[in-house]
Amino acid sequence: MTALLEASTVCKSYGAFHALTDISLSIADGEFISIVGPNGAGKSTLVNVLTGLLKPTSGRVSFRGADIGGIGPVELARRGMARGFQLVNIFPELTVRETLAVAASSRLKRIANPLRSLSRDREVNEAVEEVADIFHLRPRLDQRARALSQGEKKLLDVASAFALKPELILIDEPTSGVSTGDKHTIMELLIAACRKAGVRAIIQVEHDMDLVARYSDRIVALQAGRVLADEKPEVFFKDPALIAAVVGTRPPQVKHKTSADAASFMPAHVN
Ligand SMILES: Nc1ncnc2c1ncn2[C@@H]1O[C@H](COP(=O)(O)OP(=O)(O)OP(=O)(O)O)[C@@H](O)[C@H]1O
Repeated sequence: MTALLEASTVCKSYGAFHALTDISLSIADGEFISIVGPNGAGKSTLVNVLTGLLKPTSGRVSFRGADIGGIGPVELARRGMARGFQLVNIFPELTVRETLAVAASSRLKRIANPLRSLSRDREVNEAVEEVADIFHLRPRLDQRARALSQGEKKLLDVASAFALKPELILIDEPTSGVSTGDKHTIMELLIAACRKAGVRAIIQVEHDMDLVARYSDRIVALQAGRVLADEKPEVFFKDPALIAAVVGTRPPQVKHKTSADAASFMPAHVN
């Protein structure tokens, strides 16, 4: 499989503190990867390095073969990688339409004053409605972000990253704050939306082992800034010591995705 995103012997230090040491990993076309690890393991730092927000102290991060170390979110989006914007939290008074329009406008290079002539901007409106349809948010287009349910806020956050038309998307705890009953609905909608929108690979940072098990093709576990394991779910969830290192002492009972499920990022069938 072709590598979309690759980290080669990446190290990141904050002063004398080594937050990441010799991280090498590769994300291929069609994969759903989960990054897991206990608090302070280096997940956020790794994600910031993988998305060009932080420059590695040494080593290389490449997207489709080109070095993206420290390039920043705007250039990253131009090259086809996006990350949840958290716009919903930043601008709760914007409507769903305005939130999506900010993202679509930035892709369509209307960054200078993205809200000025949105109602007249056919291209932006079409992009907004296309993304709203994919995420089942059309009935909410004229509601303020703050009025949405927690699940809808999560969808809107990811939808705003979609408005950038990425090939690879990075999502941070996509269902945090969502009820247990709704989390799989949100995940399955999100994955279906990814497929529909042409996203080639998904990386999620996730603490919830049920979600990690159910949707991942591969799990990258970090511990103290190093890769502790990079395994398929069927291997990862058979290793109680590994699970304990990631989540604590009692391995959870979870149903995991297997190689017999879809070849690409598809939810495992739940019986
Ligand atoms: N800007 C910074 N300056 C100094 N140390 C930092 C900085 N950012 C993170 N660290 C340290 O680097 C280590 C890894 O932090 P990071 O936030 O990447 O871990 P994490 O796995 O995402 O943790 P959590 O699950 O709690 O969010 C921690 O020890 C943290 O204190």
